[in-house]
Amino acid sequence: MKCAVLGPEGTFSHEMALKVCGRDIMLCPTIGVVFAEVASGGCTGIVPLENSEAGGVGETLDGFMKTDCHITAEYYLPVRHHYAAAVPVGEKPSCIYVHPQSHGQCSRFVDDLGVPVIHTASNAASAKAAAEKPGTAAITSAPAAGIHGLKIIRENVQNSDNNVTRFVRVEKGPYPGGYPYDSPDCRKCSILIDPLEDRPGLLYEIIGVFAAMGINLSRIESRPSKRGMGSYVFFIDFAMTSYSGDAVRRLKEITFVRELGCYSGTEVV
Ligand SMILES: O=C(O)C(=O)C[C@]1(C(=O)O)C=C[C@@H](O)C=C1
Repeated sequence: MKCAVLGPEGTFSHEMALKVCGRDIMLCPTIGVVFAEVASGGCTGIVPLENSEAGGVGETLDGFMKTDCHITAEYYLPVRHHYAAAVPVGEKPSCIYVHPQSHGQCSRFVDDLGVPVIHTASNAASAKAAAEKPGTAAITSAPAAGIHGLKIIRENVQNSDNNVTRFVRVEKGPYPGGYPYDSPDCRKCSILIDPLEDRPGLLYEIIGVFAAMGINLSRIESRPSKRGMGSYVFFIDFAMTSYSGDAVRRLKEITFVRELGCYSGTEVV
């Protein structure tokens, strides 16, 4: 089955897909288009969900809110960014092209450079833009620099040597449910909570369910519900234990819960 990812060639998403999907890859212009392709059927998708430095990937979180796609696997990719240009740019290029997520991951280098920043749709788009405009530079991946004939001026300009992006595989339709509690393949679960109403102590009650059942949360992230200021949904990841099914059932008595999926533990690729 085809695998949809953010393109063009040379993005980190493309690198991830080459490792886990083989060659049958559909390169999409945005992460929103990846979700639309998966939701319309006929392909799976690989999308970046969060980064160890820059946090959640908004477009991916929105993709889960706009479609009913679910998660079937997760993968971690060490991400290394490079400062590159097509022609010598001296001390300072006239501007630097950088993807917003990558900007967050390389903020120290970008700030120190102190030149105008132009945000792009992907790391590959950054390389392409710098190749087309002499005197400019890009923050990009090694494959994208190679594809567009850029020379790497400085390697590893990310803030942290431990920079890692967590990708998930998404599939069409709602999670079929019924966590396979007895399956050794199922180690981690993701849910999306939409409280719909705001009342004192609601988040405390939600977290309390996990605390009472001794279930470890590995991530909780709030995202605007888009219904207006001060209204949020919560993305929660938690460990699979023999109580995790009970926890989800209890949460559904308290608030609105959408099960996003249950999958094997982290694979580092
Ligand atoms: O632009 C790319 O290369 C992407 O694949 C996107 C993306 C992201 O949005 O998180 C993927 C991995 C890195 O964290 C930086 C950018």
